[in-house]
Amino acid sequence: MSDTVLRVQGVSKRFGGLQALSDVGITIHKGQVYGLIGPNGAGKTTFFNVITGLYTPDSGSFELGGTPYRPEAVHQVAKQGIARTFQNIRLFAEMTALENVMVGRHVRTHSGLVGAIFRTASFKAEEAAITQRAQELLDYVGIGHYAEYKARTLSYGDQRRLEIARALATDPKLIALDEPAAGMNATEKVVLRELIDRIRNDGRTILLIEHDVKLVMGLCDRVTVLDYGKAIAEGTPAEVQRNEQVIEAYLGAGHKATA
Ligand SMILES: Nc1ncnc2c1ncn2[C@@H]1O[C@H](COP(=O)(O)OP(=O)(O)OP(=O)(O)O)[C@@H](O)[C@H]1O
Repeated sequence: MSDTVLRVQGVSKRFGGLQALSDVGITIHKGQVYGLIGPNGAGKTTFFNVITGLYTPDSGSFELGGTPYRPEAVHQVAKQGIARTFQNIRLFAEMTALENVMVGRHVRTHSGLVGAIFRTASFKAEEAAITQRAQELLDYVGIGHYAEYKARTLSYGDQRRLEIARALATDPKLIALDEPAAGMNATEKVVLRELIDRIRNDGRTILLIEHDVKLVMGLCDRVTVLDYGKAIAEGTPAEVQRNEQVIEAYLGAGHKATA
């Protein structure tokens, strides 16, 4: 059986006169941390938005866990198995950390609206299980002691970890992290790196957009480099770091001197 989690081919997306993505494809295998890097405006977020159903692509074919999928609506994509976090954190600010994770878990529940209204026995049992699982996930990302705090009162780093817990709550085949280290200090980045490593070691598959080159190169199994909407390189971190076009477009001459 193939261990391909995500196979995306030929994705193009135009905004008016701007070709934001031209024929971009990636293949991610189970257990990989896959990095998507490139300069500002290269198309990374657009690519994320396409595969998670936020933007409709002009072309492209999509396969998740060996099954074709159409990334037409965010909730459908979540149900099919891709969970994501956002560059600009999107939590329910007035809800507690625990409730935020419970919302993620509801993607996988069955009792539905009727059960919720009549508070059936199966609904109550499901709610108890969801609460327990949400608490476990908060503990897992290291913020279990903030379960009853409102999301908006958590530090930036903890809010990002909460977003990851919420994404994990959907039991995703693939977890897509959009600049998880943005705005983090050096200590928070170390903790984040350990967390992403742990998530991978627990058998999950991760797609990562990240500007912090050290983090990307230290964590990722493979990397695709985008520039002006095109994939200019693909390979292991060591391979792309040596690629002349990547050095020119993204890493810079300083990098070349020290690499
Ligand atoms: N909704 C939109 N409407 C019009 N243009 C857009 C839209 N979203 C993105 N773009 C444009 O598409 C190009 C790619 O943007 P995108 O945000 O995907 O880049 P990025 O690689 O994620 O950049 P950054 O690292 O700054 O987040 C940019 O020129 C951007 O202005």
